[in-house]
Amino acid sequence: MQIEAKNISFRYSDNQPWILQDVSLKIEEGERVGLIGPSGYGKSTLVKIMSGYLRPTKGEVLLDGKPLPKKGVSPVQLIYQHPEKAINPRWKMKKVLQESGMFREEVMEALGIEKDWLERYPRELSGGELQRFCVARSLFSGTHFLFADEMSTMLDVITQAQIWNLMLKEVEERRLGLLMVTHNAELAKKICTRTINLAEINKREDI
Ligand SMILES: Nc1ncnc2c1ncn2[C@@H]1O[C@H](COP(=O)(O)OP(=O)(O)OP(=O)(O)O)[C@@H](O)[C@H]1O
Repeated sequence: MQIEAKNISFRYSDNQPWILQDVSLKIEEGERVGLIGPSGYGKSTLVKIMSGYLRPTKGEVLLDGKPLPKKGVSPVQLIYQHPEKAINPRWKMKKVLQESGMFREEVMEALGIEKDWLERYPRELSGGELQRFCVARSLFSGTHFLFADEMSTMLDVITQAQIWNLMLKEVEERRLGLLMVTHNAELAKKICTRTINLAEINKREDI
């Protein structure tokens, strides 16, 4: 499979400035791509567009040449900095995982998800604990692309390593495509097969 952002331009509303202009990129399954670039250049905006959370103002996102599916759990999964915004606050964690069909014992264990957390609501968990659920959920069987938007910046180093180890094992074994937004050049070098600098592909005039 391949995901393609084709001539994407975006602004948050008509009277706001363009964030992205004519941005194009392609990622193949099995690739691990780092998306870098200065703060405010639109990295988060681009991954939200490419995973279907935001609609581009111009251009399109294509999965094997077709628009992203509108129904069902998406083959393109986004994990971002704010796990509390990504999870339904009215559902217990068990239901959150069941909804995605993601209930693999070995994933729970590798992520250090404790059994009694499953009976809790999101507000009863810490940011790091919640993020583990977001990661678990993103690894459901229909996932082909994983987008990680600074997903580990809020976590302590041990939890970061635990999460990345599991993610990379899954990415490798299942040949998923990975796109990671990061400011951490070391981490990108360790993980990625190539990097894309948004400052080079965003044709915004003020850049
Ligand atoms: N909901 C929003 N409404 C209006 N402007 C927004 C919104 N979200 C982000 N922006 C603006 O869009 C621009 C790009 O933001 P974005 O978060 O995509 O950048 P980024 O490259 O990911 O930045 P960082 O590295 O700091 O996380 C910024 O100028 C930001 O202020």
